[in-house]
Amino acid sequence: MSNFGNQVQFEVYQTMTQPDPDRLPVSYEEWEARAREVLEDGPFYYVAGGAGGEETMKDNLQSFTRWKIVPRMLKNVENRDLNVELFGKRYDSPLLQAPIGVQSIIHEGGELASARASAALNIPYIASSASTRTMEEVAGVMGEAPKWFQLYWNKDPEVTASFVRRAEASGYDAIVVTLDTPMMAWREKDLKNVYLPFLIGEGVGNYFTDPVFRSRLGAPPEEDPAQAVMHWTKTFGNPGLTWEHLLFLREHTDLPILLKGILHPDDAKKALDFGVDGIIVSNHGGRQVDGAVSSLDALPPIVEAVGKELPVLMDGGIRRGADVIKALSLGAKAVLVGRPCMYGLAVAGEQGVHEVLRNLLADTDITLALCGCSSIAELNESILQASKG
Ligand SMILES: Cc1cc2nc3c(=O)[nH]c(=O)nc-3n(C[C@H](O)[C@H](O)[C@H](O)COP(=O)(O)O)c2cc1C
Ligand SMILES: CCCCCCC(=O)C(=O)O
Repeated sequence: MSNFGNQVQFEVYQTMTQPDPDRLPVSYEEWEARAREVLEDGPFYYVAGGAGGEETMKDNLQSFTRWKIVPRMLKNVENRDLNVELFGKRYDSPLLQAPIGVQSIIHEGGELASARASAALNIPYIASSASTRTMEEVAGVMGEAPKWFQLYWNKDPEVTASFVRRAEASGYDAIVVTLDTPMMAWREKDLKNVYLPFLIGEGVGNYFTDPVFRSRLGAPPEEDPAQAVMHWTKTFGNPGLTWEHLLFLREHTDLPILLKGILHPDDAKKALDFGVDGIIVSNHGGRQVDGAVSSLDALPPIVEAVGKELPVLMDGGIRRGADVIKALSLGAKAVLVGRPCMYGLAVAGEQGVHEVLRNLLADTDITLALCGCSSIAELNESILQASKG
C-alpha cells in the first residue's frame, strides 16, 4: 500500500492530458450533482434524502468541521500501511462499504456492481438484507474478498434464522444487526414523491428466495407478487425486539455479531453485557431519527465507555480522507461509506463505485502521511483540536 495515494493522484492527473467530457468526477459534491442528472426524482431523493427536516443528515457532515487536524512534521512517512485488524482478521484498510438496500433503483448493475468494486479493492462489502440481488448472488461475484451480511431482524424468527444460515453458508465473515430501522422513519422527500421501492418489488430478493419466507405464502411470489410484497411489509421490521433477543442470534451463529445504530454509551455497555463482538455508531445516515446526535459527536463517549473491550466502528458523513482520519483519531477502528458509493454507482456503475472508493483510499493515505503518521495504529486524539468557532 506504500505510496498508493500518490500513484492514484498521478493516474487522475494523466486523464487530464486528454480532454474528456465523460471524465468521472473527483469531489463528493460533483458525484452527487452528476447522480442528480441521471436519476429520476424518486430514486435520487430516496438516496440523498433523510428523515424529517434532515437536521441530523446535515449535522453528520457539519460535525466533522468541528474538529481540526494539527499535523506533525519530520516523522519519516515514506512507507505507509493502512491495514487494520478486526475480529482476528487483517483488512487492507479501515474502509467498508455501508449496507445499502435496493440498489437496483440506482443502476441496473445494483448490488453486484458495488460488490465487484469492493472486491477489486479488497474493501469489505456489507450486503443488506433489503438487497434486490440475493446474498448468494453477491457472494458469488466476490470470490474470497471480505464480505459481511447486514441483518434486518424479521418478525418471523425462522426467517431471521434462515437468513443467518444462508449468510454463513455463502461465506460471509460477520453479521451486522441494524437496530435503528424497525420501521421506516418519516421521510418527507419520499412521501412527497410517493416513492417506496419495496412496493414495486425492489429490495426483496433475499426474502422472495428464502425457503422459510416462501413457505408462509399462499402462492409463490412469481405467481402472486402483490401478496408476497404484502407479507413482506407485515414482517419486515420488528419493533418488539429487546436486548434478550440477541441471545437467540448468538445461539444461531459463531460469526462475529456487530450492532449497527448505537448512539448512547449505555447501549454500548449493554451490547458488551450481551456478548456482541462489535458496534457501529450510526444514525443511519440521518434517515431515521431526525434531531438525533451526529455520528461523530456520538463516537467519543462510546469509545470511552467500551472502546477498550469492543471494536467501535462508525458511519455517517464520511466523504474525504480527512473525515476518515478524524473518525479514526477519535477512536473508531474502521468507517463505513454510504451515499458516496451510491452516487458512483448511479453515474458509472461498478467503475463509478470503484473510482469513489479508490479515491477515498488514496486521499486517506495521503492525509495520513501529511499528518505525520505511517500507520492507522498511530492515530489518536493528540492530532485533533476541537474547533473554537
Ligand atoms: C439509499 C440508502 C439505503 C440504505 N439501506 C440500508 C440498509 O439496507 N441497511 C442498513 O443497515 N443501512 C442502510 N442504510 C444506511 C447506511 O448503511 C449508512 O448507515 C449511511 O448511509 C451512512 O451515512 P452516509 O450515507 O452519510 O455515508 C442506507 C442508506 C441509504 C442512503
Ligand atoms: C421499511 C424500511 C426499509 C428500509 C430498508 C432500506 C434502508 O435501510 C433505508 O434506509 O432506506
